[in-house]
Amino acid sequence: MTPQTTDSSNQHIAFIGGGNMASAIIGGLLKRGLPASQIQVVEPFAEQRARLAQQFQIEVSETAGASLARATLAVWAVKPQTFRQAAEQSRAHTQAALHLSVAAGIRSSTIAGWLGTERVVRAMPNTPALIGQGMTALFARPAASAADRLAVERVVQTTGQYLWLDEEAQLDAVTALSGSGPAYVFYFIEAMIEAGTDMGLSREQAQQLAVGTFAGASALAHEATEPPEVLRARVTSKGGTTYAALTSMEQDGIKEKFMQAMHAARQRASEMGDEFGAA
Ligand SMILES: NC(=O)c1ccc[n+]([C@@H]2O[C@H](COP(=O)([O-])OP(=O)(O)OC[C@H]3O[C@@H](n4cnc5c(N)ncnc54)[C@H](O)[C@@H]3O)[C@@H](O)[C@H]2O)c1
Ligand code: PRO
Repeated sequence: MTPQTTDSSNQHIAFIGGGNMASAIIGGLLKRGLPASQIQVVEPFAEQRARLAQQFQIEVSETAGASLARATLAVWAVKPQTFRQAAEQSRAHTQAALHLSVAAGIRSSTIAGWLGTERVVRAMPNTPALIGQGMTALFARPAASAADRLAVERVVQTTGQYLWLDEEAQLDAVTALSGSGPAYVFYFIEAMIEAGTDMGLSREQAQQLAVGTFAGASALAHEATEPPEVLRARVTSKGGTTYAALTSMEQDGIKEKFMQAMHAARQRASEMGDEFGAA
């Protein structure tokens, strides 16, 4: 989607939870030029508070308080298992805000119930957001207005690309695909490095080759008009090395196993909605 540029001078953003995801988004917002004075964070852990204050020069508090009432947007960046408790601590102060949750699994109806407002949008980002190359999927409850959606877009576009979903259940699939996806990529990179060193390359050489191959192949898949299976066929000479590797993977059912793993991730997202979102 094309980034929108609209006025953000009245925007005040409160982050509830100041860990990995909040830091990625805050970094993007500051880079885009949002003044640090328009951002505040509630973060109970002293070490993390010190890190945030030092890195971003933003206001960080240990507990939720009346200063949260300034927030036009509250970004919920706590773990699914602590969301409910955090909501209880903050809800009295954030009634006027639009709410954006990045928590996996916790459904928007649950969030609306905990926060006492229907103006809720859910997002599923991923960690490449840290370098402005994130992928985020968004779902808005019907009560979120067009202006609310735009306010959310202004925030997530600073971390990379985004798309809107029509059905909330699709967020669990997104969590399994792009939310958890960076971990799958790192896992394959790890395997390629290990195999490369087994075969006599240095770790540095194997890492450079593996990471460069992922980056190059991803860029090619992005730019090419052909689908990935055509690009794969172009690498696979008949009776050659790639054919040997792919045949070995097919025989071991790697693709099916990998797809099964993604289904497990989606299932877990749904279970977390039940487990941590129970009334
Ligand atoms: N890390 C990822 O790859 C990723 C991707 C997509 C979505 N998410 C979602 O983002 C959310 C945050 O994940 P993260 O990786 O940033 O976790 P994190 O542990 O780095 O950050 C969570 C922060 O919340 C703080 N916290 C705990 N209790 C709190 C409370 N009561 N009030 C305010 N803050 C509190 C913690 O101290 C911690 O710093 C999760 O719900 C996760 O599902 C994470
Ligand atoms: N990290 C979170 C988890 O593993 C959600 C997607 C990526 O649950």
